Amino acid sequence: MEKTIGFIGCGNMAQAILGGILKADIVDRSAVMTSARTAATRKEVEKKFQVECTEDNLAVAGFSDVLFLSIKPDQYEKVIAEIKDEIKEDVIIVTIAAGITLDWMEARFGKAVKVVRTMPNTPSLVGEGMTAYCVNDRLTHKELNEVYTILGSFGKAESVEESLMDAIPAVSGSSPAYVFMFIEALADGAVLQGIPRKQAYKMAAQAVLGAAKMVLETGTHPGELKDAVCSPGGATIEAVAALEKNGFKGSILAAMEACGRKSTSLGG
Ligand SMILES: NC(=O)C1=CN([C@@H]2O[C@H](COP(=O)(O)OP(=O)(O)OC[C@H]3O[C@@H](n4cnc5c(N)ncnc54)[C@H](OP(=O)(O)O)[C@@H]3O)[C@@H](O)[C@H]2O)C=CC1
Ligand SMILES: O=C(O)[C@@H]1CCC=N1
Repeated sequence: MEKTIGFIGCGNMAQAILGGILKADIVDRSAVMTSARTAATRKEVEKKFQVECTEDNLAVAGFSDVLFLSIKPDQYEKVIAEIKDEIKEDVIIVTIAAGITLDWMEARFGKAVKVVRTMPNTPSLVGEGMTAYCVNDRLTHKELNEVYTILGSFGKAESVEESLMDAIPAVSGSSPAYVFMFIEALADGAVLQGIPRKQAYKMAAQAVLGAAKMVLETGTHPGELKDAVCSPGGATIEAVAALEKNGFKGSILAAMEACGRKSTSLGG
């Protein structure tokens, strides 16, 4: 791809996207520029990814055809005020922040800017991200395709109505955190039963990966896949019963409700 890509803010999420984009090889490293606040992060990014990481947000703004604002929501107002007169005329601004709307972005830039609102997740680093996105009406058909190419280069990309964007962190933006907790818990349980720690993580993570792949590749209802694991009178149904007694599904739904509430409020 011909476009230059910039990241203002290069923490956990930007590094995951950057890693995924570089792995997919859709742009040359010389076509990427990043910025971060501290010297420690700048050094880390340059070492890990061999791309430029500067303290100068204006330099990234002036360089980028596609500009990811990958700072935390509370930095958006300040950073947009800083860069708005330096961005390229046809730049595509990509927000990855929870709660920040397309209209809010355009109002802060104070002019007609092309904005893509996304909610990615950290598995982007290994090319297995899930990014939900919506756009304002200023992008051309060609630009929409370019956006899809970039977002699809580090995982799956799904276009959704903006009204659904605040619900996305709970299901895919934040959910890797709960899945990591689940893997950690599975591994702890394995260690409790005498399995060495290293093998326990491998077995737990592979079971989660395999189960996820079955859902995606067979299209079979997850309940039916669960039923197929539960031999009548067997061991699995004992585990399922114990999980339900402890409110497994209910606790996940409650966690997602809390996540959704907070996501909406982060936009201010
Ligand atoms: N983490 C995740 O899984 C996900 C995060 N997001 C969104 O991604 C965004 C970033 O979150 P996350 O990566 O977790 O946060 P981090 O704290 O890891 O990263 C924030 C980055 O912004 C940099 N930064 C802070 N202030 C400025 C500034 N004024 N100018 C330039 N750079 C600045 C920080 O620099 P330094 O490192 O030097 O302090 C850091 O590199 C948020 O909006 C969040 O909603 C979305 C989906 C998933
Ligand atoms: O915790 C957060 O606010 C961000 C949004 C989704 C994942 N991390």
